[in-house]
Amino acid sequence: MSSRPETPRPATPLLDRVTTPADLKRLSDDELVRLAHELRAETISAVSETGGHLGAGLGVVELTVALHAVFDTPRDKLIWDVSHQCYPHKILTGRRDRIRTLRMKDGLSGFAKRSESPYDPFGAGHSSTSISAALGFAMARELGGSCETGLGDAIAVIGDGSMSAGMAFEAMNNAGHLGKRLIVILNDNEMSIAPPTGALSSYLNRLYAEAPFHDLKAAAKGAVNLLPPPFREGAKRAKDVLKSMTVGGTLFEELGFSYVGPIDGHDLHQLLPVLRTVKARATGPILIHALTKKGKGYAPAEHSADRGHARGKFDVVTGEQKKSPSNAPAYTKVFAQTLTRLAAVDPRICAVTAAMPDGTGLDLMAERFPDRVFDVGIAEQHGVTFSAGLAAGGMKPFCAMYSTFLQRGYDQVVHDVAIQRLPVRFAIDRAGLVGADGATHAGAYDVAFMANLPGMVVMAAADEAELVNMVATAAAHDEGPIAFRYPRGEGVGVEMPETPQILPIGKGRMIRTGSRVAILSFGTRLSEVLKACEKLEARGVSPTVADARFAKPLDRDLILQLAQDHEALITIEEGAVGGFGSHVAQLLSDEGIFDHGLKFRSMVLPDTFIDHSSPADMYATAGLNAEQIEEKVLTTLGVDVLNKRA
Ligand SMILES: Cc1ncc(C[n+]2csc(CCOP(=O)(O)OP(=O)(O)O)c2C)c(N)n1
Ligand SMILES: CC(=O)[C@@H](O)[C@H](O)COP(=O)(O)O
Ligand SMILES: [Mg+2]
Repeated sequence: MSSRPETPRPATPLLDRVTTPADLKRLSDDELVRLAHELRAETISAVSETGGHLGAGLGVVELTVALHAVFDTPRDKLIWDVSHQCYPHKILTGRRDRIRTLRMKDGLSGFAKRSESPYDPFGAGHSSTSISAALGFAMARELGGSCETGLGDAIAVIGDGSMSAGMAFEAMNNAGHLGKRLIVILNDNEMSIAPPTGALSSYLNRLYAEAPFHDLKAAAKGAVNLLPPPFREGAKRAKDVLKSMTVGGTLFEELGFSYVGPIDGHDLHQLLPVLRTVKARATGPILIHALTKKGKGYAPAEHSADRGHARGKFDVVTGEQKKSPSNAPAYTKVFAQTLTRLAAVDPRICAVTAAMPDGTGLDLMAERFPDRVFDVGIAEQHGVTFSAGLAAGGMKPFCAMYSTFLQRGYDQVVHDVAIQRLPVRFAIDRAGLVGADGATHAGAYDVAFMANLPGMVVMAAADEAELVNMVATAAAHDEGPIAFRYPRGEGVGVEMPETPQILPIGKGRMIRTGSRVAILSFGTRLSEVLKACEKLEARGVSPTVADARFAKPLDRDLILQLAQDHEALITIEEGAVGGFGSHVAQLLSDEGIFDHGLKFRSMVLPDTFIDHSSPADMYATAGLNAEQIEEKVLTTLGVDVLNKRA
């Protein structure tokens, strides 16, 4: 399944002796230090062969070793926030033999996944959920709950970027109030995917500046009485532990946590005694502030602007990625370039991203208009309402989010944007299946949840030229909220419009005229539909094809005409049931069209979470590729599929 390595795999004599975390308990602290080196080398080697999230995992190698050496997983619940940093954890928890299948079909997930291992007590992919989940485990333990692996300590490891989200604070607020034993490790590498923005990041910097860990020995002198009560006794006895700790962090303390740190998250001789003391003595919620470096120990990652956040397959020696040549511009880039072009002539255009300036392409616009691009941090809920406020204040905000992350801000879309009919422009990137990130990142639901809302305009680009037109259409639409969706990856290579065209709201377009069956496509499945038509023509079936462009408002005239002129109507979209096809079905039902015998089929994503694989394979699993469209047409028309006879 994995490709052949070009660089010899690293020698890992100690790691070879580790099958489960229990094996770490037999190693001395010095051996654990050596093990960490081997684990780092193994992680780099594996990701060089598979691609995936690299920098975050390299930054938590020592933390991973220390946590598994000190705590008793899987009885103690180790919950990784986002869990993009969990590859070293997977290697130590019985999955080393499959680590080179990461993110591939039938291989290991790139994230923590309950169904994959008892050492993954809580799955993730989205950020800032770990403290809530850990608190749930902690309270279940207090209430006498049970699970197969038992219930011990609950430990959340959360990054500085993820800590800025409201959910993390909601959890700390609750944890401080409940006062039960709960361990939170704040893994502070001063990075999100991009450099973190916001006041919390500055606050964490100040904490570090006030008590940098290299001054801890001095700071610790006489600090016993400042330590939170559970630590005082232990610290008096264990001077070495005391030397690696200081106290501060008023924000966390005000929320009811004991605060320990900052400590050097790469120094096992600090991490191990601190964790052992916490394990032995903590009574209530405690936050350990560990300072780490994203990409640690791998120069090409450490020196890159994103500290090696995610990589395709790469050459271990040079860090160079193996990229396939591109045939067409990426949708994200087309969006960003068009928006930047429009922003140059319209000073009211501004844009909001929730910690994804690079992923949404808004870093391009920020280069030219830094004052009109806002990175609000991982805070989708705030990002949506902030956009609503900007719109109410007369600006033209483009709220650019991945479909999957916009889910977080849904109440804000309803309550703050739609009900108030505020003209927020939602640029919904990564719409549809995204491949290796799998189910947590699939953009499956946005059409359903956006098109349900009164007054919301919902568009999907069929290709990159259409996306240009939709960005312009959104910019021109001041009457209320409007959304346009586009997928991850490259366009189809169509000619780009010289001047963006403003599309008439609620009007689709005819692509080709045929007979008997009409296929009404919403979004980028159009290219697969056209491929299917070529094959169908060879079989004597000539479908009509239209691009709906809008799921809301629907092009009633077009749909009713197609229904009237054809024996069968098939809709297709890259979204879950409840989206475009459902709205078309509702219209046809309202108009009594079914009474006249129209054969109607709606091709949507299946009612299941599709595991990580290549996008092409995922679409095949979903039944949405050209061959499957061809088959759907034939079966709908009653053609014998095997013999392909009408
Ligand atoms: C709700 C949500 N929004 C955005 C993302 C995209 N994302 C994944 S990792 C990441 C950065 C996280 O930063 P941090 O928690 O500091 O972890 P680090 O990568 O620095 O270890 C972001 C923005 C996400 N996974 N979930
Ligand atoms: C872990 C996470 O949420 C992001 O890193 C995500 O994997 C980015 O996806 P893209 O590669 O599509 O930007
Ligand atoms: Mg970080």
